[in-house]
Amino acid sequence: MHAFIAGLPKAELHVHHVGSASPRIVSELAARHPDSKVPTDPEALADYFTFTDFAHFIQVYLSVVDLIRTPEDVRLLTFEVARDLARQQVRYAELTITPYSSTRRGIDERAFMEAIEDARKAAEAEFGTVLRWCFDIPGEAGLVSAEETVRLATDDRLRPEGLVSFGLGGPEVGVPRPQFKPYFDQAIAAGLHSVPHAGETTGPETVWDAINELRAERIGHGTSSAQDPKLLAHLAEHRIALEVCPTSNIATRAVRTLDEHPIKEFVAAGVLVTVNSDDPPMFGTDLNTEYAVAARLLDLDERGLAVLAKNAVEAAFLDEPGKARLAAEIDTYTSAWLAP
Ligand SMILES: Nc1ncnc2c1ncn2[C@@H]1O[C@H](CCC(=O)c2cccc(C(=O)O)c2)[C@@H](O)[C@H]1O
Ligand SMILES: [Zn+2]
Repeated sequence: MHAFIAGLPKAELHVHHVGSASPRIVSELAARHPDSKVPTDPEALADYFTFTDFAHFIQVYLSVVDLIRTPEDVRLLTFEVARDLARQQVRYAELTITPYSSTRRGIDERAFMEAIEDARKAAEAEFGTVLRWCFDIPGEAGLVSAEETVRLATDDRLRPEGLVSFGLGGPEVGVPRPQFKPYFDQAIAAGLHSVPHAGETTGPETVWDAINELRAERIGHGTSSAQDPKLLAHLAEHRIALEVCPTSNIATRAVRTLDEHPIKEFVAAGVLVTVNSDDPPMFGTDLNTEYAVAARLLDLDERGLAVLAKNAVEAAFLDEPGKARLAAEIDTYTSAWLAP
């Protein structure tokens, strides 16, 4: 099963840019900036990436954000993340980037956009992995961060070619979703898809707010939707996909144990479920491991895993020919694997 997953062509829809910095990438960045408090030795780093709760996770996350200080750091991070994705046979990935966190730390906004775009093109040429961007608001940083993020996402002189969607991340407690409606309206008017985090650390009402106020087309996590049968029915009926990240939910203590994860309830309710890795090195995982976890929790065989991979293709913000090609690649791979 592990070998099948490792070779399965996949799409990753929920993975954070900075949250994808592997020990290898962290070491390279820390060597450039030796004053950082982020440890570089992999064992100490694993310890550093053990979280007591969601707030602690965000605090550690921001210390890794502090390692990215120049456009060259941004380019290195982006290109090396693509390398790690390509190694897992990820053909298409939507990377969640928080440009505000970098621009407010002094990286020039134009140079930031050039760095990610340069890395995207180089990665596609070298690894064949197609990258697209989701720019997210770090909600806890306030409305100024929303204002800045939507400006960076919609100003024609800045907006990168690879940008497809607009998001909202960070803690949910004390950060009500409806206040971000004007910014989502503006992003949607500019042609971006709406994909906020919701229901990761608060209840189903946050997911309703994401749908009704922010016009979410997919939901980041949506874990607490399981508590509301009407919400599950709504998600299923409107094909609003959930970006499920099982190991992340345990690592941040959003869910107590994997066996209590509501992914089974989502599937049983007919919701379009996609499996993703969120901040893989920080949570000691990768996309292949998340597929293995999902296979166990949902009792999937190879065909079931191929369906899961195709769910991500369906939910991707990729054009129809691109979706058809990737879905066909998944089918061809699966048939060849199962052939006698
Ligand atoms: N599982 C997750 N669930 C939610 N979000 C996640 C998850 N993983 C990663 N993130 C990322 O964490 C960022 C949070 C950044 C943040 O809160 C903050 C607050 C105040 C100031 C600043 C700053 O930069 O100055 C930043 C989000 O934007 C999001 O992209
Ligand atoms: Zn996330």
